[in-house]
Amino acid sequence: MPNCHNLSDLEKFLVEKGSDLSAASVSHIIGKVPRAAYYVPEYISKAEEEYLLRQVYNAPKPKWTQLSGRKLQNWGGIPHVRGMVQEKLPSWLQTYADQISSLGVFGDHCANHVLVNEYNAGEGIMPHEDGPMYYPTVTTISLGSHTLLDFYVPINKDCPEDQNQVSSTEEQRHILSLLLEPRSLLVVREELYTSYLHGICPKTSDTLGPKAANLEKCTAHSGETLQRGTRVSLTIRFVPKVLKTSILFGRGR
Ligand SMILES: O=C(O)CCC(=O)C(=O)O
Ligand SMILES: [Fe+2]
Repeated sequence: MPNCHNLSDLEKFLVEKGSDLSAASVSHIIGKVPRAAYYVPEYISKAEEEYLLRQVYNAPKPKWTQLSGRKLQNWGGIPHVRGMVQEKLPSWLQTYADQISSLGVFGDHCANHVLVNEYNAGEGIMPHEDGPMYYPTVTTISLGSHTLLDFYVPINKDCPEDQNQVSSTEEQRHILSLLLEPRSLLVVREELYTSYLHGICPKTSDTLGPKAANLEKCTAHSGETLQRGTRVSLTIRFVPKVLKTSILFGRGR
């Protein structure tokens, strides 16, 4: 059973000030994690993790799209500015979409979209924003291996280094990282979702330094080096703009 059932439970998992984040010389956030990341370790059991991995790898081969640095499965429909033609989620994903939505992280809405990403050790995802087609909350279940999710100030935001049009390095814009251990749930919303970029460096191991902000909630310790294995992430979201055309095309029956 998950150890988190509603928004007030979730508040206990808020990532605040990493114990030594202030040492990271990130002047403009003064050692404080912007709202809001919630990190729930062991959100699912080992049996659920194995079940979900089996379902992911049982999906038909054409369901996978190979990108540079990761493979993905898209479930629920393709988000589009004019609206998503919604497709029913398979029951193994619907269960978790319902369970996470019941926390209240999408307001009264229920998640209707899941991206499954698979990263081998050494793979990653470039810093990016998830963009306006999604409700501004992303929830992520990690399976199989840990990773380190990095957050960055976008270029030309109010970062002192970017005033005077002097471009700062990625390292200077890197404000914090979150260690995502297998079976954990991460919820990112508010300013951390809307005003920062996130990405995963294409590395085979991670040394946990002062910018890792959630180590108090993890089993790994600061200074440790963790070897990456193959990680599968389920990013569970709500796409508000949905087209009703599925009825016209005879879907959803
Ligand atoms: O795998 C992850 O945890 C991050 C994936 C991601 O950023 C995305 O799918 O937009
Ligand atoms: Fe993303």
